[in-house]
Amino acid sequence: MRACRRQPVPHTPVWYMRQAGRSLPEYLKVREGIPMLTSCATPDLIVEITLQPIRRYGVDAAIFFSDIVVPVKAVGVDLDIKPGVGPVIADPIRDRKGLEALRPLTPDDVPYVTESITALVGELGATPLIGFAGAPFTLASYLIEGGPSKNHDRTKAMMYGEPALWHALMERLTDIVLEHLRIQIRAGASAIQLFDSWVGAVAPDDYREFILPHTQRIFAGVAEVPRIHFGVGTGELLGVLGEAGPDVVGVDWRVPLDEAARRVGPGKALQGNLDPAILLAPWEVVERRALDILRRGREAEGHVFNLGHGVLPSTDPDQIKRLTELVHSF
Ligand SMILES: Cc1c2[nH]c(c1CCC(=O)O)Cc1[nH]c(c(CCC(=O)O)c1C)Cc1[nH]c(c(CCC(=O)O)c1C)Cc1[nH]c(c(C)c1CCC(=O)O)C2
Repeated sequence: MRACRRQPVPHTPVWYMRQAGRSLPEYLKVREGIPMLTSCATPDLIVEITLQPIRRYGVDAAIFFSDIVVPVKAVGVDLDIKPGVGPVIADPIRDRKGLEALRPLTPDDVPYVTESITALVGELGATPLIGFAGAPFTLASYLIEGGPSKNHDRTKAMMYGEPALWHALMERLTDIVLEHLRIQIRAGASAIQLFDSWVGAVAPDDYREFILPHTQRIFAGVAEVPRIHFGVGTGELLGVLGEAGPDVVGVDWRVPLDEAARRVGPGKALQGNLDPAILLAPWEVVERRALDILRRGREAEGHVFNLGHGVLPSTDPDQIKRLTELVHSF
């Protein structure tokens, strides 16, 4: 929390995107036979899975176990998370009529979120819980394409070709995302991260026109907690991601943190940015790369160590444990 606020810290804090999940045997065990979206609606499982990486690694924050599509599902959109694929939408949203599927979210739609966060905050004690949501662009991509997409063609076709419809869709998603984040904060989340994983597909001027007004509204609406803004492939967008109003800009592995600090400018902390694939290399390689990131991170006004994207399922948990100890000893 102090690093997010650019205050002095005893050591660089560390957590990992997707720290809970398939790289952990204890995760695979409790998830056996239970579909992803069922686990995301079951408080006992949410609490257990969220705590697993805290017990194993001693990381400095927990991230709420859920998925970016949970609030969209909760307002009634027919979707599923297919193993090895990701979110798949039964009736993709491509016109005005489709927007009606996106009614506003209320706390009663996600009672399991409030219940599990309340329980988690008690269990975690001094360790902060990070709440999260998918950003409107990344959610829109899943909803318009109907599933994962390489180039986001239909999404961009709507953005460029039907700007009024695009902004109407973004408005509705922004309302859902903002309420979902507020529900998590009211239940006790200490910080939030907005995942705009696929926004790196967009040029900076288009980000300003088609996305920025919406992400600005989200960050302005949750100003009571530290806010992290993350996307993949965002080297050219780092400045404008900061303009959206977060306290921390997440950086993938493509831009070194000292350069990222220049691109983001003053008044922000950074989060990142070890390539998750480096954890598949021998420890000596991980150590050398992590130390380089920690040194470059000193150029930022605050640094939260993380990967540049989520933990890969084939990662050896012992590598993550050693990495956490290294970051804490730096
Ligand atoms: C794009 C995105 C999604 N979901 C999410 C994003 C943004 C982050 C990113 O860029 O990775 C966010 C997310 N999804 C999950 C979390 C949990 C918290 C964490 O530990 O980080 C978070 C923060 C659990 C999950 N979400 C998912 C899993 C795997 C499902 C399983 O274990 O059966 C987990 C642990 C499923 C999911 N959900 C999604 C994808 C692409 C997948 C992977 C599909 C697959 O490879 O099987 C959509």
